[in-house]
Formats: sequence, C-alpha cells, structure tokens
Amino acid sequence: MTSLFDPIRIGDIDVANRIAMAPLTRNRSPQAIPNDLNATYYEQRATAGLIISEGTPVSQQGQGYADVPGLYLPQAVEGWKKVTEGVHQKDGKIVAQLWHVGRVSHVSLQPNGSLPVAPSAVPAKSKTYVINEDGTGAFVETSEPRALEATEIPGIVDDFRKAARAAIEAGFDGVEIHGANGYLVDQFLKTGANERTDDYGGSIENRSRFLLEVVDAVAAEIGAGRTGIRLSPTTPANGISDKNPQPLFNYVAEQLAKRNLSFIHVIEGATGGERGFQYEGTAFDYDTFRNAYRNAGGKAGWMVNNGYDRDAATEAVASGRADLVSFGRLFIANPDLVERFRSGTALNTPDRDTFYGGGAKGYTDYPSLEAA
Ligand SMILES: C=C(C(=O)O)c1ccccc1
Repeated sequence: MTSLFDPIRIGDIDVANRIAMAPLTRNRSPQAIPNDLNATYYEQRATAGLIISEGTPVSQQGQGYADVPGLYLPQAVEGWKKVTEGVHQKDGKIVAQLWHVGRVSHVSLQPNGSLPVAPSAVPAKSKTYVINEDGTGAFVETSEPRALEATEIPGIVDDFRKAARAAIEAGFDGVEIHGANGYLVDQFLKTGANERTDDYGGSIENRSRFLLEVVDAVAAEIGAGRTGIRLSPTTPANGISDKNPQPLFNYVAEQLAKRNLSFIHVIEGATGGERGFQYEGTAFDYDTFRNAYRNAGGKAGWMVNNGYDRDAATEAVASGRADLVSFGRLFIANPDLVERFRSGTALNTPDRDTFYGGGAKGYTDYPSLEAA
C-alpha cells in the first residue's frame, strides 16, 4: 500500500515523498525581488517531496499584493537562483507558481496606477495587501477592474510563457500555473466573473480557452512534464463562483488529460476553509472530476489540498484517491513536517499574526526537531 514516504515521478520530476508544500503568499520580497531571507525559508523546508513556491506574478499587471516576488524582472531571476540553489543543495525539488491576479489587485500596484484587468468589468469584492506610505502593511478593498480586449489576451499568455522560461533559467524544476482561487485563469473559467460574449466567454469551451492557451504556451516552452496546474472547482475565494462547476471541470479534466502534464493540484472546497463547501444550488463531486481526468488518459500526479492532517493524507494516498497531498499552514510552522509526520512528533502551531509581511519572526524562526 502506497505511503506518504514513497517516492514518485510526476511527469519529468522525481520527488522523494508525497508530502508537498503548498504555495503560500508571505509578502516578504520588497520590490518583487526574492532575497536571502526567502532563500533561508525555502531551504529549511527542502525535505518536502515538492515545494510549490508562493504565487509569483508573470508581470506587474499580474501583481495583486505588495512585496510578492515576481518572475518578470531580471533581478528577480537572480534572486530566485539563491532559493533554488539552497533547496537543491538539500536534495529538494521546487517549482514556481506562475500567477496573474486579474481583478484581485489595487490601482496602487498596477502599472501607472491603471485599473486591474479581468475577463469582464465585474469587481472581485475582495481585499488585497498593500504597503502604506508609513511602511505598514494593510488589507484594502480591491479596485474595480476593466474588461480585457480580446487583442490583449495573447500578450498575457506570452507573459506566462516568458515567466516559465525565466523559472527554468532561475533553476526551478518546473512550474505550477495558478488556475485557482478566483485569480485571472479562474475568472475566465467561471460564470461569476466571465460575462464575455466573444471566443473567451459563454460556453464551457470558450471559458476554458484562456486556461488551455496558457497551459499549451507554457508546456511548449519548458515541457509538459515540468508543467503543473492548480485548480479550485468550488472555492469562493476572492468572490469567485460558478453556476455549474461539474461539467466545466469535467471538460477541463478531459482537455488536460491530453497534455501529459506533471501534476494536477486540486483545492477541495473553500480555500483554507470547509472541504465540503459548494456553490449555491450546485453539487460538485471530486471523485467524478478525478475519474474524468483518468478515464481520458490523464497520467499526471494528482495532488489534493485543503486542511489535510497526517491521517487524512495517509488515507488519501493509500486509497489511491491522491498521489500527493499539499500542506500550507502546517509547513509555515513546521519546516521539517515530513520528519514530524514520519516520527509522529507534535507539530508547532502557526502564528496567524505573522503570515503576511514582516521579517524572520513567524517565517524562518519556527523550531525544527534538529534544533530541539
Ligand atoms: C496566492 C494566494 C492564493 O492562491 O490564494 C494568496 C494570496 C494572498 C493571501 C493568501 C493567499
């Protein structure tokens, strides 16, 4: 029976165990440049089978939060090299999460103070994190977006392709396309944000077009075997919703199955909340979603997320319902989570007050068993 500690090859990436570190925004990279503190943080967690980096904007337009590291400046690539070298020195594996926030942004973060962009001019009714003039961080209302012209979309797809190339140049083992949590890819997918009447709106095929164009551009650039994607069929994060997610994601599964990707990373339910959450009047079945992918020939590693503990993760992998399980908050507080799971040692408790912004406190100062 498969255990959490068995290795697995996902596409072209060999990973040492089934315990992945989920992408975690920490807002500790001023000017969008990764720094030495970031390198220490990731190196401490290198025993994860796979680290998925924090969301990494593919452009300034794709940036929605202050002090997150990008992949669109040459200095950022140099900064990320410190991170990947540190993780690789500890025999870890790390992929970059490529991110475009779409409407979940603020004019103060956008090029020349412009409006955030989205499939349609439908506000996110969410909050984002900015740095005030006095240097303090704060969550503020997202700004009202403008609808993208169809002619702008190929340029954004190309930003993902360029960022994927930059990720490989920076030493990452691959990338995860951020298709979840109500950000741009998810905004195109779902009826609650996409009111377009052109080839990118209306039907399931049209609403999936942007996602598939991004997947194809990234896979063509760096290889499908180094390309993963994160999806959240029923999350309400950042005000997103859909009238009927099951046929939508069954279609997405069938299309992704043709593309020989490295992994499919699925947030079950409400991100950071109830795994059983459903959009009003809908009922989404995650086994149906996974079976649609497998029955269409999909062979990528199937990674599940959202509030799993060691026992639930053990069961998910042993039953074959998942190949890997990702952990966010547990990796914040436990750099050596894999060893703690293996030995059954008590876990450190995450400090929510230091999740976003700041320095080493609540970032690189959690104790590991070695230090005890
Ligand atoms: C990248 C994020 C996501 O995927 O939801 C994120 C961003 C800000 C705070 C928490 C999470």
